[in-house]
Amino acid sequence: MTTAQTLSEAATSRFVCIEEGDLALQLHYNDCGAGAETLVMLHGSGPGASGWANFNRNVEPMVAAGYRVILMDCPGWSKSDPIVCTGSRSDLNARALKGLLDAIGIDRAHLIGNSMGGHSAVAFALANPERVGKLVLMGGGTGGASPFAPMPTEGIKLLQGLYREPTIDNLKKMMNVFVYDTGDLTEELFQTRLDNMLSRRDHLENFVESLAANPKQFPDFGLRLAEIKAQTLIVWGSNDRFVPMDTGLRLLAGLPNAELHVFNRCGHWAQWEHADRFNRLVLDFLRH
Ligand SMILES: O=C(O)CCC(=O)/C=C/C=C(\O)C(=O)O
Repeated sequence: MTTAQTLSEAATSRFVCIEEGDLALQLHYNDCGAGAETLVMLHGSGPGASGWANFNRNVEPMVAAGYRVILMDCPGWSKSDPIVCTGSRSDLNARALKGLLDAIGIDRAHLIGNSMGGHSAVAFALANPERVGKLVLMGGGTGGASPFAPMPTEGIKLLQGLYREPTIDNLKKMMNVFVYDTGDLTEELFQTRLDNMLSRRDHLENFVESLAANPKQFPDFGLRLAEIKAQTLIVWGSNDRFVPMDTGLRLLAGLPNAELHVFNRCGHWAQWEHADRFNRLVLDFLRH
């Protein structure tokens, strides 16, 4: 068992083979802490992303508060198996999550999703409503066009460019649009992210192939949002240049039991840019 004192990526790293219908693959995840309630964190779709890379500022406070925290690396990211996705990636990730929860014996969990992770959490909640406690959707929750921002957004264009040409220059261009305050981006962070990306060129190539086969990897769940009864906290950065804030407003309009928190001076990574406030906000939401 890992406690808040012994948390590290290496100490919490686990692998599991899942079979979910015709989906059979090995997934990597981090299993942190112990507690009666489980919190699953789902990462975004950037090159080199992983559960640990996205949520390293959030795991420890949640574990310290008594939650078991599972970070799932989606198929096609980090140490999980490679995959080409020609359909809905949100639904693919949701199926992978169901396989993971079945394999490790978790009936019900709260879900925190970042960007693609938010889209995937909504797909999971639609398919498995009885297995969801509360939802936290951050910079994501549904695909679909923005009525206000030019699509694809500048952030998504840079993300796709980075997949096609994974260089340090392109990584810096993307990360500089990713966050509001670029002063927080260190050379160490860039290098770690570059190493993650380049260690799995198969993932990068598969993402490009997936996009060519199906440019709309994240479907619009707008018409089905009312089916989700779970209490939902939507979190957005007002300076998000990847998934614009009006997506958060669409989620608020569609999800009957939702509330929205907007951080000013915040880009696409609220859980990292405003980690302390974000952690307190989420813990308060989960407890009440
Ligand atoms: O295209 C979308 O709607 C989702 C984009 C997305 O998931 C981007 C996420 C990026 C990260 O969180 C990351 O690279 O860490």
